[in-house]
Amino acid sequence: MHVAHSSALGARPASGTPAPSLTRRHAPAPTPAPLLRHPRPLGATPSPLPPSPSGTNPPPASPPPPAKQPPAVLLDDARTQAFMSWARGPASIKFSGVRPSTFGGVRGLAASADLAPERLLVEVPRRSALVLAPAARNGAPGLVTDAWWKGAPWFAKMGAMLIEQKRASGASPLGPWVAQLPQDPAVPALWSDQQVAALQYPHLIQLVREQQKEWRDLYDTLKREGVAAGASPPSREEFQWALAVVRSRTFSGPYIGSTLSDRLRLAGVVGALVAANTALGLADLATSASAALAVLVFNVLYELLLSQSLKQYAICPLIDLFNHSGTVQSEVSYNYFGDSYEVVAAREFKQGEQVFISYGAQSNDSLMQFYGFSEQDNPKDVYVLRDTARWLAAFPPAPLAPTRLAALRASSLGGALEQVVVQREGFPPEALQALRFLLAPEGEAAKGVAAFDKPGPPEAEALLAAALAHLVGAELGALGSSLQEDQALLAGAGPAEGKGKRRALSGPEAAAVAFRAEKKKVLAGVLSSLGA
Ligand SMILES: C[S@@+](CC[C@H](N)C(=O)[O-])C[C@H]1O[C@@H](n2cnc3c(N)ncnc32)[C@H](O)[C@@H]1O
Repeated sequence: MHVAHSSALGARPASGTPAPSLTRRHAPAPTPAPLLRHPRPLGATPSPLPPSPSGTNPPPASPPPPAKQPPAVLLDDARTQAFMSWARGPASIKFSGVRPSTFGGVRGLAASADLAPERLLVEVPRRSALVLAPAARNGAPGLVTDAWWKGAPWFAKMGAMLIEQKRASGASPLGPWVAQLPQDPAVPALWSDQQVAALQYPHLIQLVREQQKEWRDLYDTLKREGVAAGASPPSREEFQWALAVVRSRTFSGPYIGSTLSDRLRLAGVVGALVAANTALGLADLATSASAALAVLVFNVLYELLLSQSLKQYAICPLIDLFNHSGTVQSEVSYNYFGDSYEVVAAREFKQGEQVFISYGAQSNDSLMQFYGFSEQDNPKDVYVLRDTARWLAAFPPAPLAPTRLAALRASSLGGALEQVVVQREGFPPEALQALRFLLAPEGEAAKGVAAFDKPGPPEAEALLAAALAHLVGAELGALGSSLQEDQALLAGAGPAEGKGKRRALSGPEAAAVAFRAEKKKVLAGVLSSLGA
């Protein structure tokens, strides 16, 4: 994880996934600065839509109460014990108030006592984390060539570092942490075609296919030309395992080039130069001291500027056992003074309760793609409708003229209906504008797309609302099962197989069904907000 799981930054990278973001603590503060965020795709959490006067976008609903959590079962197997002794001992990880446990079969951290808000829960020295600094030299020289390293995306570099640590086993400084990592990080990129298809949702299926291809290509390039002389190439499965672990546990944030001790060292050197300068009579004390001050101030400002554009990535043992909840604020942060990553309780936790952190505001699309789970009633959830105009071809009151569609495509809103990010609160303004234009009578449409940025007369808005309900309904109808069927499957009451026997859903199947049920809830929410 990150000092907070990274959030999207800048344009979507070639890797198709945004990087997580870290923040650092400049000074002890009553509330910790968020550090690192888990990376997530851009556009996954759009800002709330403004209510539209036409009623197509109603005011946002208040968030649902948090779901009831299963009880904690203490984890005390040999691997966990070895990991915790390593954490306490050689890794110098400080932790109090949390202990590894499982919750309904999912590993996480439970409060071992009642925890007050602001309590420091875990502090991991940077040396005990797997960290990728910007422009870092080859971090896995025993496995990959420098040329491969230079061209690889951040998560592949960290994957190579992880594989190297894994191969070193007992000799790796991170060995006991690596040994207890999940064998099967069940993210969709590692699923079969059938399991991916069970997601039903065309947008995520497409993203997962692209990710699978990207990972295949990365592996092929590594095997073909990136393996260091004398090293044996990783198997495809080993490489994919490493990428999945990295993508589900890394936090990212601004990169701070120097630690406090680096700065103190620099100040010492500059101070010594001032003293030597003065002693040798090269300049008087005041001149030397002001030059020294200028150097130190420049150094600090330069790094602050750099930190805005450079990013670091970190997986922090033990912190990476916190599960995510969209309802808590705790994030991972970097403590500049301690050169460590830490998590502070953002609220009170009762003994035995699962202690969550936030991987950043994420829709179920990114939670499912990168972490393999979805949140029930996630207020950040969206439904990305692809190629929306295709549903309008069969919209009875106003079948779409191909010439109008061509005019839209040639306009400034040409792409507005290709991927429409629909929230429970409704449709984005550009999509509404594009649809108004498509549905307008000939004479009105001649004014051009720009004339449709505001709600039109009541009949036109009623037609728009009917078109929105039609295309949401058509999408829902094409998904392959109903919300009720999905809920029955999750409750174990799905269609019987053979002689009345019901097959239990596998982990990926259950995750896919839970995910698609949430997507249907988003669409159903949009329909009900449209009064349909
Ligand atoms: C950073 S790890 C957290 C620790 C992890 N559960 C473990 O056993 O190592 C992220 C992974 O934890 C799981 N996870 C995190 N939050 C979850 C949640 N709210 N519900 C279900 N699984 C979750 C997912 O498998 C995700 O890929």
